[in-house]
Amino acid sequence: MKSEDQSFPVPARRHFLNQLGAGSVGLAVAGGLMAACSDQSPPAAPSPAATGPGPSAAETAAAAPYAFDGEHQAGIVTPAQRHIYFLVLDLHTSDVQEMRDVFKRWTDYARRLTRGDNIAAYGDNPHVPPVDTGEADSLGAYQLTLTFGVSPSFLKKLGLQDQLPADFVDLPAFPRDQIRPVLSGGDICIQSCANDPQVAFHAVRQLVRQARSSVTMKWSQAGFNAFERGEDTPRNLFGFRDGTANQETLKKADEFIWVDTPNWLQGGSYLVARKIQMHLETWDRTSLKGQEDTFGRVRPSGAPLGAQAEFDAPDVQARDAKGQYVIPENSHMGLSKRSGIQLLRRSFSYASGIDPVTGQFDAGLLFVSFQKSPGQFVGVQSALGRIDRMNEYITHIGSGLFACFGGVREGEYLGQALLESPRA
Ligand SMILES: C=CC1=C(C)c2cc3[nH]c(cc4nc(cc5[nH]c(cc1n2)c(C)c5CCC(=O)O)C(CCC(=O)O)=C4C)c(C)c3C=C
Ligand SMILES: [Fe+2]
Repeated sequence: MKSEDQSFPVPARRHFLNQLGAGSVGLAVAGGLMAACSDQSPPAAPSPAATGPGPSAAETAAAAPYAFDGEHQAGIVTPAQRHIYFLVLDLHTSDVQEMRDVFKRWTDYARRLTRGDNIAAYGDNPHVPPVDTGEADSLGAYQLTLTFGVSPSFLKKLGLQDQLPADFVDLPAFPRDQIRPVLSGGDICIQSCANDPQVAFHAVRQLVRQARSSVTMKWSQAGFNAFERGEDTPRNLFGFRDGTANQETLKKADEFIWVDTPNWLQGGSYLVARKIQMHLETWDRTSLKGQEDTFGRVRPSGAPLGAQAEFDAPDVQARDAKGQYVIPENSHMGLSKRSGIQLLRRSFSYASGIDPVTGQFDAGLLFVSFQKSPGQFVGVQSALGRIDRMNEYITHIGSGLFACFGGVREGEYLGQALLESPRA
C-alpha cells in the first residue's frame, strides 16, 4: 500500500485567492493590509474618518496572510483577528528527541497553514485516510496566525527544569478564583487566530492529528471578536470597548511585551490565559451609570470618564465638584491604571451554551495577555484583588501560563533554542 506523500507542498488552497483575481476590491484591501501588517506591526490608531461598513467576506478572505517566520511569533502584536481557537495539550513523553521531531513538523505545517495551504498535498491512494481533514479546502488563509507556548511542567517533564527562567513559576491562587482543574494547567498551548472560525479550528486539528502519539488534548476554548471597521477596538459582552489601552503598550513593546534576557525565550513573550465567566443577567440589570462606574469609561464611546474620546488619556486623579474621583477608585480601569503596570491584552468573547447549574448563559471572556514577565499579570490581578467593582459580575474559572517562543527564520524550528540547549 502506497502511503500518502506528506513532503510535497502543493498550494492546495491558494487557488481560491487567485480566483478573486486582478481588479477585485479584495486585492486592493489585501495590498493595503500587506503594507500595514506584513511586519506584524501594531495597528494604526483608527482614523476618525475611517467610517463605513467593515470589509466584505471576500475582502477578508483575500487579505494578505501574516508571515509565520519573523523575529517574533505572529499572533502577539498582530492586530486581533475575529476568531480564536485556543488549545492546551498535555505531553505524554519525556523524550526530548520526540519533541524536537514534533516541533519540527509543527513548524513546517504552521508555515503552510498560515499561507493558506493544507499541511500536505492529497495522495492518490483511496485506501488510506486523506492526509488533510478537508474542512478548509477552497478557503484562504484568512490571516491565520499560530502561536505556540510551553508551561513550566513541559520543561519539567522533559528534564529541562534547569532551563526555567526564575520568574517562570505557576500563577498563584487569587482571591475569588474558582479555577476548575479541567480548565487549567497543561504543557503546551496553541493559539490559533483567523478571520474565519473554520480556518482557525482546521489548523489546530491538523497539528494535533500529526502529533497524537506524543500529546493529548486537555482543554480548549473558541472565541470571537467583532469589528465595525476592521481595526477598531472590539466590544466585549458587557458592551464596552475592550483593548483600548493596548495602543500605549504597543508603543513600548520592548519594555512590556518581549523577553530580552539572553536565554531560550529571547524574543518571546509570556502568555496568560484566563477563562472568565461573565454573569450577563446580573450585568443587564445594572444601570448605565453603574456599568460606566464599574469600568471607569463611557459605554458608547469608550472614552475615560471625564474625557471626550476613546483614546484620550484617563485622568485618574481628577475630582468632581463634590471632591469625588471622576474615575472611581474601585473601577476596573482605575485600579489597573493605578497599578502602573502595562500588559498587552488580546482577549476574545465566548458563548458556549447554557450553564446547566444556573440555567444562565455560559458566556464570558477568554482573557489572553502577553507580557515580558508573568509578574506583570500577577501585579495587575493582585491590584484588582477583591475590590474591583467588576468582580460582582465575573468568575475566573480557567487559567494557564505559557512561555511563547521567539520567532523562527527559514531553516529553524520553533523551540529550537530550548530543545537543543546544551543540557537537552
Ligand atoms: C489581570 C489583568 C486583567 C484581567 C483579568 C481583566 C479582565 C477583564 N477586563 C475586562 C474589560 C476591560 N478591561 C479594561 C482595561 C484593562 N484591563 C486590564 C487588565 C485586566 N482585565 C488592564 C491592564 C486594562 C487597562 C487599564 C489602563 O491602563 O487603562 C477595559 C477598559 C478599556 C481598555 O483599555 O481595554 C475594559 C472594558 C473584562 C470584561 C474582563 C473580564 C471578564
Ligand atoms: Fe480588563
